[in-house]
Amino acid sequence: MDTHRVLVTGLRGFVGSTLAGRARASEMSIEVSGLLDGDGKAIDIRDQPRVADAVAALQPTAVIHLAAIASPRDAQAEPGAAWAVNVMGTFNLAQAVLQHAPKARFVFAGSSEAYGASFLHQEEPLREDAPFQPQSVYGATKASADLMLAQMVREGLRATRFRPFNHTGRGQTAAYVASAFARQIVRIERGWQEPVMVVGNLDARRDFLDVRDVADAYLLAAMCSDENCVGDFNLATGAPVAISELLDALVALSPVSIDVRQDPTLMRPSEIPVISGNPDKAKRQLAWQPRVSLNEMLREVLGGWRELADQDGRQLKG
Ligand SMILES: Nc1nc2c(ncn2[C@@H]2O[C@H](COP(=O)(O)OP(=O)(O)O[C@H]3O[C@H](CO)[C@@H](O)[C@H](O)[C@@H]3O)[C@@H](O)[C@H]2O)c(=O)[nH]1
Repeated sequence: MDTHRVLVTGLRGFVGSTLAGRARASEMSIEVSGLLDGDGKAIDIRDQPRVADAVAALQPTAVIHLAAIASPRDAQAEPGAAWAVNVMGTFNLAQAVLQHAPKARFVFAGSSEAYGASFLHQEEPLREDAPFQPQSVYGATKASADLMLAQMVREGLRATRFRPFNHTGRGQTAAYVASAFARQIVRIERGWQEPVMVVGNLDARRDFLDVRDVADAYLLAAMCSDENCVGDFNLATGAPVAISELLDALVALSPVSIDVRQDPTLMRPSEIPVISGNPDKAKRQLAWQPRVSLNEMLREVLGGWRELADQDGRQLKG
């Protein structure tokens, strides 16, 4: 069996660590490595010569590019770093692949946030041909990197540009809604918080995926041997869920009784009401589909926080 040598940037992050686990469990022979120098030290994606050396030395069969300033809030706070990492970092890596491993697949984790204002006044889940109208620094960097890679395909880069929608799972930080809610539920279960959950906007609707389904899409594209995998693909369910439904489903998974209080400071000004993507292209061309149900996904998020609480409550008690 051929071994796939897959270089993964951002390997230690939330999606990267899930992906590494999925690769280990796979029946295929997949060797995953991070972006490291000869001494095993992490390489900064902005350091073009060292990125090129690492790609030349490893000769990967595929590159999965996850490393980024991945939090929209961080990107807003440090736009210079966000442009340097998310756009020029992506360029350094893609250029290194073109020069030193031109046959390798290049899998890019973009974002639904690239579509931005295209979600406004839109009844149907968006398709890939919807215009990029990013509204945030983060969305603009992801849209730009996506366009840049589309151009590099003309130079020979075998790039799959994914646009994942909201995803969650075990190990996600409490910056994101499902994980924030689950953390509070576990705190309440342990008696570390009064039985009142503090929440923001419950009316927004979002398109939620389990991180394992997202990681599997990246691996599938990395292993793909035909040209159907070159292009842009939404990773979404097409079935948006109200944050209130997500909250109810999570609370129903806990034996404790919980009240809910809306905190005005958690409400975001001018928030997009519905964000949803049409996944038909990925289903048709990549034979990908989301497999994990909403309930299974939420069970996993809760399970992750309960495990942390058992091991070491510090992350939950504060
Ligand atoms: N974080 C958070 N969100 C809350 C809360 N209460 C309600 N919400 C609402 O829950 C929704 C989802 O919020 P997030 O999980 O923070 O995700 P996001 O703003 O949609 O952004 C994420 O998804 C994008 C894809 O649509 C990604 O592009 C982006 O990077 C990020 O992962 C938003 O409408 C937010 O207002 C809360 O306590 N915490």
